[in-house]
Amino acid sequence: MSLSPIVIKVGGALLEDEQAALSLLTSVGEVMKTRPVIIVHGGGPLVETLMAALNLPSQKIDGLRVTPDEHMPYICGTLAGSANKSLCAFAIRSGLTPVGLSLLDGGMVSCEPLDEKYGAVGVPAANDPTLLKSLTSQSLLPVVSSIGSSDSGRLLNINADQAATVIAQLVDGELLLLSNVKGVLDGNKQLIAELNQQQIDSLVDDGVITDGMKVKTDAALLAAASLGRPVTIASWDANINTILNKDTGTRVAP
Ligand SMILES: Nc1ncnc2c1ncn2[C@@H]1O[C@H](COP(=O)(O)OP(=O)(O)O)[C@@H](O)[C@H]1O
Ligand SMILES: CC(=O)N[C@@H](CCC(=O)OP(=O)(O)O)C(=O)O
Repeated sequence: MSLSPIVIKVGGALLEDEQAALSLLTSVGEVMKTRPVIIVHGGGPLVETLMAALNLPSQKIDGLRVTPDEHMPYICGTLAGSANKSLCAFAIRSGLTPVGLSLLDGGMVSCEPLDEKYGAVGVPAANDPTLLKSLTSQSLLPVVSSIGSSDSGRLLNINADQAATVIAQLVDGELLLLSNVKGVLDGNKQLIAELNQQQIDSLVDDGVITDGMKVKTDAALLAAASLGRPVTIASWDANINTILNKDTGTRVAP
């Protein structure tokens, strides 16, 4: 396999849509016949559900979850535990052989705290691709959650779009950020096929790109610049080959 790997980020809401998850993983299996694939996943909605059940208030600032260290056992249990294993189980049902991992495994990504106002939220940086390359060379499917660690061993919660960006940097991969929307929508809710930094800035200024999509377009711009190739924001309902053929989704230019 000489083509560059595809890094597919899926938002946590996918885990609540069995048909969409199985159909996406079936199309991942097709792509894996010719190119390595690495999945990075979120789990925001699962975290919300657990925190509400535990009566622990959880708030986001600029799309990032404020995470006191004492919340980390729940966040870690949800993202690296139930979300990761549910996605691996969907992959097994789809005939694939997943290996569930977190950012901190095999020294692949190093993380540092962002700012104490966010608590245990980290900024990830690409470190060592050896483990991922070894897995993909054996036709295994790495499924990576966005839990990281600082060098001093503090567990950190990383936004999954940022996690996927560093994994794409690590393996020089093509990045697809898949979510529950067709891509970036304009003020009239129409799909925008291509965007550059200037256009994104003006959509943010106009209040058209907000919340989680702002985090996503920031991650896409950073990734596109560092990879030197466009990053795609699209729906997980679309076939991967349709997305790779640029027939749907939004391409964010470097
Ligand atoms: N301009 C926009 N186009 C599309 N979605 C947008 C836009 N602005 C804000 N959003 C919101 O961003 C959401 C996607 O971000 P997020 O919920 O964080 O996704 P994920 O959990 O898959 O990473 C959409 O469901 C939508 O509610
Ligand atoms: C720091 C931070 O915001 N972490 C995210 C990690 C999960 C995530 O990003 O999940 P989605 O992709 O489903 O939104 C969180 O706690 O929700």
